[in-house]
Amino acid sequence: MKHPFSDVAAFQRDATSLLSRDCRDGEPLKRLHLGLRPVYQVTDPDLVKPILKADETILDKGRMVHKLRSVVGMSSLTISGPENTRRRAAIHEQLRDGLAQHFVPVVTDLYRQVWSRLPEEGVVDAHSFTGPLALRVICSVLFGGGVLTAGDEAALITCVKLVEDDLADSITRVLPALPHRQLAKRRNLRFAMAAMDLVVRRARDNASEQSILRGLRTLGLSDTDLRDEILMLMLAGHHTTGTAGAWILYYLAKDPVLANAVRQEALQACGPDGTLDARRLTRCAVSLNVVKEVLRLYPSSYWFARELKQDHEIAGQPLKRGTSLIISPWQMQRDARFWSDPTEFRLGRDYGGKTYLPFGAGPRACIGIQVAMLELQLLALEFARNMDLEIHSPVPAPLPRPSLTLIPPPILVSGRIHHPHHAREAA
Ligand code: HEM
Repeated sequence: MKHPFSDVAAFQRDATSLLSRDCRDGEPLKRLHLGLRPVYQVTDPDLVKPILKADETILDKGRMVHKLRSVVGMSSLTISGPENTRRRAAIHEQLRDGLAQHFVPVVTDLYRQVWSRLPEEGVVDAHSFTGPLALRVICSVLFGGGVLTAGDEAALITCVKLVEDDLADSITRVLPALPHRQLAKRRNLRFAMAAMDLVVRRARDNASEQSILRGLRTLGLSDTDLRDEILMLMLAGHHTTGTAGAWILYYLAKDPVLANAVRQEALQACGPDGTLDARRLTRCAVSLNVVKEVLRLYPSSYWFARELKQDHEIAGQPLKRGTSLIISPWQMQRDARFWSDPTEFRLGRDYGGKTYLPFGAGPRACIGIQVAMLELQLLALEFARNMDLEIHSPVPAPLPRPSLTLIPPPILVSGRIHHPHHAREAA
């Protein structure tokens, strides 16, 4: 009989190892000892979609997500039922038409500002610029390009940084934090919320036609709910893409043949003015597969959970109300039972199976999937087209460090402008 907390230390130290350990055929649910209430990891892919698509009166987001309410309040990540459906619909409606046409010029412009400075900066850690870049991208998706001033953007970046360390701490915390830690947390939160309030109030009336904020405004939310929704979208939508972006640059830097294939594709996708044409992106299969393979090997949301809202039987096992079920894309997408050479980066895999779920599935799947895929594909295309990247850190790179998302190891790269024409443009 194991101690009910016996896996807590291993989970906090290295959750990916714990989640990958002892997943066997014939054992669809693996018991984890993470507290007084039962926790199981779902290791049978046939159970995943039924669990994620189950009625929310049976299975819903649970305690682990409710911990986030102290930071992101009652936003679409932390609420269920009709209000979640209503908010998701408003965001989807806003993203449905013309996302690519509208955001390709805005996002590629942001990327250009970064890659054109890379040669001067020498050797840099890829994540040190893909992280802030992803925040700027999510800001323009939320508010529309050119709505935030540089000061607004800096304030938002500061508040996101302030809250995310606390978030990482609270999601894995089993025992309450020490009083001085709680005090610091409350102080950071108060400051972050005040700064957010200020920016959101200023930006809400200027939000451009194609921004998520326009969609949210139709919902008639209170100022606080609107602020929480925006903070949540910024949190959900930047670390995830920022960390994946660093891995994309790693593969482009370490493999010139791959970089050249993506470059050729980018050149084919350019319009007469030499910039990427949104309508041609669907033909860019290589860059799309680079993104999919990076998200297989490094799924930013490497685990998520559901909780039983009533006693229920799963895989013939009776489970009590309050039981948590953890699903780990990290484990499923690297499991040798389902993938050949699972740790190899290889294009041309089949991503249609039950074990590929970087964005989750069902009614609570990621809202930002189109934004994320577009943003990451554009990163691959823009950097491959314009830069010759070189890697200066160990290859193969060490494994990422599991925290709120998967933090990449230092990926040191340098870059030279690829084409003389572009060198003139950047100068
Ligand atoms: C590579 C990038 C991303 C990955 C891997 C990712 C992954 C995920 C996953 C796995 C979930 C489902 C969690 C669950 O079922 O409990 C999720 C939910 C969510 N994601 Fe993402 N995400 C990414 C980018 C984004 C972006 C860019 C946005 C915002 C535009 C976003 C907003 C959200 C929101 C709001 C939810 C909660 C949806 C709900 O509970 O109804 N994500 N994401």
